[in-house]
This record gives sequence, C-alpha cells and structure tokens, in this order.
Amino acid sequence: MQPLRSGSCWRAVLARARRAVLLAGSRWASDGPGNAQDPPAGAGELPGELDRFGGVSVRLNALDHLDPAAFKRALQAAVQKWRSEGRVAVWLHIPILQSRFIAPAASLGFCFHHAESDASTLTLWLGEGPSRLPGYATHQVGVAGAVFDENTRKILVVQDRNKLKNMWKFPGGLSEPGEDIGDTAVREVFEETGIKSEFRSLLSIRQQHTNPGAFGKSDMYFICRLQPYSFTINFCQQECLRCEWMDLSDLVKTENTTPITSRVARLLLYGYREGFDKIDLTMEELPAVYTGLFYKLYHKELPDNYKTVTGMC
Ligand SMILES: NC(=O)C1=CN([C@@H]2O[C@H](COP(=O)(O)OP(=O)(O)OC[C@H]3O[C@@H](n4cnc5c(N)ncnc54)[C@H](O)[C@@H]3O)[C@@H](O)[C@H]2O)C=CC1
Ligand SMILES: [Mg+2]
Repeated sequence: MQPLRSGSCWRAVLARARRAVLLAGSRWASDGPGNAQDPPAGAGELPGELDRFGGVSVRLNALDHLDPAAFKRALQAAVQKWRSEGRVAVWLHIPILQSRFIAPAASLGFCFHHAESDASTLTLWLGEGPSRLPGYATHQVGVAGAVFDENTRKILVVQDRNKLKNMWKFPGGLSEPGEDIGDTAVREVFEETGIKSEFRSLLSIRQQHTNPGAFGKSDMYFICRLQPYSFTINFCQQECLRCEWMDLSDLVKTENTTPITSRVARLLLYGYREGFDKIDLTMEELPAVYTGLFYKLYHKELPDNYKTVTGMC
C-alpha cells in the first residue's frame, strides 16, 4: 500500500471535523482524561493508506481516549472527503479493544468484512454501482490420509467417536493456517492413529456447500495417498472409537462406510493393480512470479521432456 498524500491524511480530516464541530457550537465529548474541548487524544496518529485499487485503509491504533460520538463525526467527515476525492472504498481495521467504534461505523453504512481473534475489519463501498470488494474466506479445508501399505494390501481406517453412525473412514481433520495439504494429512493421521507416514499424492477433492461443520461455509475435503513407515496403532480415544488396518478389498466391499471412502478405496485398488500413476496427482514446488514466494502445484505426472518443451512438435 502507498501512504495517502499529505492533504488527504487523517490528521487534516480530524482537524477539519473538529473545527466544524466547534464552529457549530458543539464540544468534543470525551470519556478519557483531558479537557472536553481538546482534540481527541491520539487522533493525529491515525494512519490512512491508499491501496492500488483506489481504496483507503485505516488502522485504529492508540485511540484509547477517543469517544465514539467524536469518532463518528470524524469518520463521517473523512468519508465525505474520500468520496469527493473519488476513493472507491474504505477499510477500517479495528483492534478488539477498540470495538466501541464498530457501532458508530456501522451507523454510517460500514459492514463487517471479517474478524480475526484480535481485530475486525469493516468496509464501506464508495464506488459506483454494487460493491466490487472481494469477500473473505469462503471455505474450510479438511484433509484425510489414505494410508495404504502395498506389502500387505491393508489400508488404515477409523470410526469417529462423535458421529451418530459408526462408519469406516480415513483418518483426517482440518488444515491449520499456512499448512500444506500433505502435511495436514500426515499430522492428522499421526494424531488420530499413532501411525507415521509420508505424503505420496493427492487422490481426490470434494467440494460441499453450506456444511454445518463449517459454520455454514463451504468445505473442501482433500484425500491424500500416504505411505506408512510405522505400523503399530495407538489411536486417539477422544476422537476415534475404532481404528484398524483393513484389507483394501474388504473396504471396497463393506457397506459400513461413506460413499467418498468407498469411491477412494476403489480408486486405490485400481492404482494398486494398474499403477499409481493412473490415479496420483503429484506435487511440485514452484516459484510465484509476483511475490517471490513458493507454492505447491498438484497435477498428473508430466514427463520431464514436456516440462521444458517450448512449442508444438
Ligand atoms: N466422508 C468422510 O469420510 C468425512 C469427511 N469429513 C471431512 O473431514 C474434515 C473435518 O475433519 P474432522 O475429523 O471433523 O476434523 P478434526 O480432525 O480437525 O477434528 C475436529 C475436532 O474438533 C472437535 N469439535 C468439532 N466441533 C466441535 C464443537 N462444536 N465443540 C467442541 N469440539 C468440537 C471434534 O470433537 C474433533 O475432536 C472436513 O473437511 C469434513 O468435511 C468429516 C467426516 C466424515
Ligand atoms: Mg478428525
């Protein structure tokens, strides 16, 4: 983000708002220390930044002594100014301890965009037509590990303790922020069963909407193929009722399982018989062009000569 030009900064906006209020015979209300006619404490430190889409981002830090009514007047004046300058949106980042500013902002038309554990972000669209601001997170990510031992043709399965029906499924759980899919599968399998394993490939992706377990958001459920390197089960008593190494052919046949587990068991059987390259989406790490970061790309195996080919042969 770039800093706002000096004429547009919060300090000037607040100063103008204060002058307007004082000229109208009003006073700054203040529940903090200091004279009632003083400018809001800390108000001059409010930073406003212009983003590359033409929106303004405001971080409300160090506003301990600012009164909500005074804040509302200042924000109203600022919004009016930003609107006249053609800004498209305002992003208001409010630390949880400053939450008393949420209601005044909402009364000016701001809505929640998202909240984290220690702060919320509100937005106001100023541009023409309906808001083009992107929404926040729409999905949760769950990952399961299909841990298949090729030597014994056995697959690791569990039954959930907290489900009404006790069906066989692959161990798994929710991804942590910043965690790779394969790492989630390996971690969850170990936490739930005590089995150590290595990531081999991604086998399947399920997308489901309005999932009750995802607080009404959508759910992405990834199933990975894992190779075990320990075999003694020591399962989590809080989450699992049963855990065992089951013959893959028995998992294919059983009715006591979920449709997705049954389908992936058949996929594994096919891969075991015909070659895992038929079913595996393998992973490769590649550099991101814009950020300099790295990401994981999953697709069917691409032969090396196709990775470097420059045109149609
Ligand atoms: N078809 C299948 O085979 C199934 C797939 N899934 C998928 O697995 C993923 C989630 O896996 P999980 O094993 O559920 O996650 P997880 O392994 O991360 O465990 C969630 C933990 O949170 C606890 N928990 C959940 N809600 C709670 C609440 N309201 N209060 C207290 N504790 C609570 C549970 O008891 C459990 O210990 C999702 O993507 C879901 O769609 C889940 C169940 C079956
Ligand atoms: Mg789980």
